[in-house]
Amino acid sequence: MFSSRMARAQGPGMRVPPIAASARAGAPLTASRPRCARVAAGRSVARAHRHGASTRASASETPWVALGDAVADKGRSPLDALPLPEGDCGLPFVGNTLDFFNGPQSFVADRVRKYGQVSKASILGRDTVIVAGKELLHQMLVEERGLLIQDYYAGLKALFGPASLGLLDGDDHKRLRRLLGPSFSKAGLNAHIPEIAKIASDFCGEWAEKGGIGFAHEASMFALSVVMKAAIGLKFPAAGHSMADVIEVFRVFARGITSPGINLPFTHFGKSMEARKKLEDIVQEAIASLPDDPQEGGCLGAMMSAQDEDGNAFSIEEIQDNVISLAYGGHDTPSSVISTALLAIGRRPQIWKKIVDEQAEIVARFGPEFTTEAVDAMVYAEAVFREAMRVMPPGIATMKLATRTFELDGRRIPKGWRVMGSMASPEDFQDDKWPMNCEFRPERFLAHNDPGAMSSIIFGMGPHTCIGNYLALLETKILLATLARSYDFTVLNTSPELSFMPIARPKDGLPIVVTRRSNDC
Ligand code: HEM
Repeated sequence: MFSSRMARAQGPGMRVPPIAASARAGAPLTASRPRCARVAAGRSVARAHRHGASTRASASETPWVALGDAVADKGRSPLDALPLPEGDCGLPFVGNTLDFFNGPQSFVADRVRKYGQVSKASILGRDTVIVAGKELLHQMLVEERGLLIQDYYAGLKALFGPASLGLLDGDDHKRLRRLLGPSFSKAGLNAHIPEIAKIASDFCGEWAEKGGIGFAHEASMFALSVVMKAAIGLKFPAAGHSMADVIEVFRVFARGITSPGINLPFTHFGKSMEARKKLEDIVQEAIASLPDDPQEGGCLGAMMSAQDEDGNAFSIEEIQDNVISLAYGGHDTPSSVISTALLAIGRRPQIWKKIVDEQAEIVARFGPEFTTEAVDAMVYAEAVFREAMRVMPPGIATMKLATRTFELDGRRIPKGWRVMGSMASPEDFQDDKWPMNCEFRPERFLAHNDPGAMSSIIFGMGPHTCIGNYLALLETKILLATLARSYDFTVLNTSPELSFMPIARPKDGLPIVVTRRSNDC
């Protein structure tokens, strides 16, 4: 069955798919007046279940949700007796919106310190519950399927496109995820190790030639090259566009992500929508210049050759939505983490020495080629990457929508509330030096029982867990290893101001100087 959007679409040799026919999930609810919950003693989920005795709970339902369903049709639900989460809702009309956008990391951290793991705020005119902590997120995102759905505001939907993976829910999401999965699996990506190593080697060589570079920008170029070429399967330069052109277009595109979504030619959002059109053209032209058999070409090949049982294929719009969102997600977050890692290493030479020593051992054991075994052996480099994400998550939270009223940690979370799941753990927020000056200790990820490592939830949870997590890990390890084997670097400003919107990064772009060592390890 073709949707009207699909029927319009005619890409080069492409037919049209049903995948995103119902991609409108998570539409914003009407704005509601900020209300404030009063403090009340909470009950644990388990206690509420024992006392609330649900008889209708099926095997697949968790008790804390079934409790509400069981009595809903008898009038008042026992959930009604539970208190709402604590939290102040800021100013009339604007609520806590300005505070949140001024500093999302510190906003969420302050809330958790003040009100605990479940608190209430009013953001963009919506009642929002902020939830921090692995167990609570697990309850909502993993144990109860369908309890939360994606909740992107209309502007983000327009920017990323309604068919993009992160915006879908239910069967549409599952189908697309199954299709894209192999290209982002460990086996699928390990096949691209030589290509990623070549990209890393070319970038490091250029950086050393240039001397001084703005690393945050260069890391974006590196990560975009990797995701575009190795994972998506687009070749650059393509159709007259260099990687630098594409990065520039993405820079304008990204500004709209945190803007109010007013689509006029002079607003950030309007410019971002223009940038989106350019990206659509670039993707379409790059696809047109692919060889006849795109099967070899990463997830793009998979999308181009996929058909459903009725023989329908993806539309060009659906492919554009997904290439744009994968390329955006695939360069922005990894470049943030790689920059954090370099900043942290630049402040702590002993960490750099350990990375260099590890590479010397790996080269002695496996030779200079980057192989799967060599990459798997980079355990310290991996720990540095994970610690960089722990101390400074690229994005602070994921946004979801509650599809029904439920209990969480003794609090009532009403249907229709926005649920903001914090990617940083509550333990990290207790460190008053967080994020910039807190302890940076990669060894915690080698210990297997360190609470800081175990509470890490940086790639999300449940059906929307990051599809690019292995890619991010792989490319960061290969880049760090390439640098450590042949280069040194100096971070020129080790205490930069940080910016967190739309992604965490040093405001000064992280100027560094890269030098080639006389002896490779
Ligand atoms: C260090 C790097 C990264 C971090 C910290 C990160 C973090 C996350 C998180 C927390 C989510 C879950 C969002 C939610 O629950 O709605 C997510 C989803 C996603 N990420 Fe990443 N990500 C990273 C790298 C990448 C890369 C390299 C790609 C490239 C392919 C990517 C593509 C995506 C996509 C497409 C989704 C949506 C998945 C879905 O809805 O099924 N990410 N990411």
